[in-house]
Amino acid sequence: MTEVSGNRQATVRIKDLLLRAYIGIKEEEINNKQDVLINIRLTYDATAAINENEISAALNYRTITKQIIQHVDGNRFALLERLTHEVLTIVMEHEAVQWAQVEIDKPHALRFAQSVSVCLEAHRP
Ligand SMILES: Nc1nc2c(c(=O)[nH]1)N=C([C@H](O)[C@H](O)COP(=O)(O)OP(=O)(O)OP(=O)(O)O)CN2
Repeated sequence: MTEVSGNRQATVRIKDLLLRAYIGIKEEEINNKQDVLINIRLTYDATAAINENEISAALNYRTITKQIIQHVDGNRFALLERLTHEVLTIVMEHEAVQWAQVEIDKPHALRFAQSVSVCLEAHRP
């Protein structure tokens, strides 16, 4: 196969991860879980993953997803900003991640809107 030169920085996207969370400041939200929709974009150097074609050489997006599911499931959040920050922190704790963006939607949280979301991003210095 012909070797293609160029950037080996991979963008990984975890799309529409739908979880149930205690999130919000209203009594109804404190007492009941509701849907949150999580979208993540991250970049990492995928040179080793491409060359070795082995999961041990890759940033395992399954691992990240499981950590997020466990964290959201086991905690309570007042503000969407705080939940978004904590999910972003979990992603950035993986040293290989160079840049990440997390957007979390609360569908139907606002009476007259389809959804509301908060988006945060971080990058390595
Ligand atoms: N910056 C933020 N603002 C608000 C957050 C938040 O997380 N960050 N959260 C809420 C509430 O938890 C909820 O999402 C919205 O509730 P509410 O303001 O009551 O929205 P409604 O449209 O249902 O309001 P009504 O007055 O009942 O129409 C609020 N703000």
